[in-house]
Amino acid sequence: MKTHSPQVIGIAVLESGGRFLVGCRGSDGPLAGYDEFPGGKCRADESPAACAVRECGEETGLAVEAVELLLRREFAYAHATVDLHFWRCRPVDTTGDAAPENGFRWVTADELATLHFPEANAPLLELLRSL
Ligand SMILES: Nc1nc2c([nH]c(=O)n2[C@H]2C[C@H](O)[C@@H](COP(=O)(O)OP(=O)(O)OP(=O)(O)O)O2)c(=O)[nH]1
Repeated sequence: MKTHSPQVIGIAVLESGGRFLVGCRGSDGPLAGYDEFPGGKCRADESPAACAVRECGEETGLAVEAVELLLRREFAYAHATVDLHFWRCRPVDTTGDAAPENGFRWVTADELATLHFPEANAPLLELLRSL
């Protein structure tokens, strides 16, 4: 039987002034309509931290730097098995002037708990609640 390696995913958990950057997945593709942190598939020879930084820039227009790995989790969805690397990131621009693009928005920790994230995010959300 042919086995597939999990897709390695870099995700940016961007916190600034007690708020987190969140978007909504498009209406086509896997997990359509779910809330999400910016992120995506790692390119060949790209570290998950570098991927999180790149995807955040591409998706939201915000330049960030990776600070620490909050959580790594492998999870089997129907569409793919993913090896998720959730990286805590911070904005490079600390003036707070940069506005996110593509529908990404800043939400409070309380609002975060009410959103509809992919199932694999549950332990990450638990962790963020305890910080
Ligand atoms: N971006 C993101 N993806 C997540 C989160 N939680 C979670 O399980 N995922 C999963 C959904 C997908 O299976 C995978 C991300 O892959 P993707 O297909 O969105 O990545 P991509 O942007 O590189 O995709 P594409 O260019 O090929 O469309 O990780 C999350 O909080 N943010």
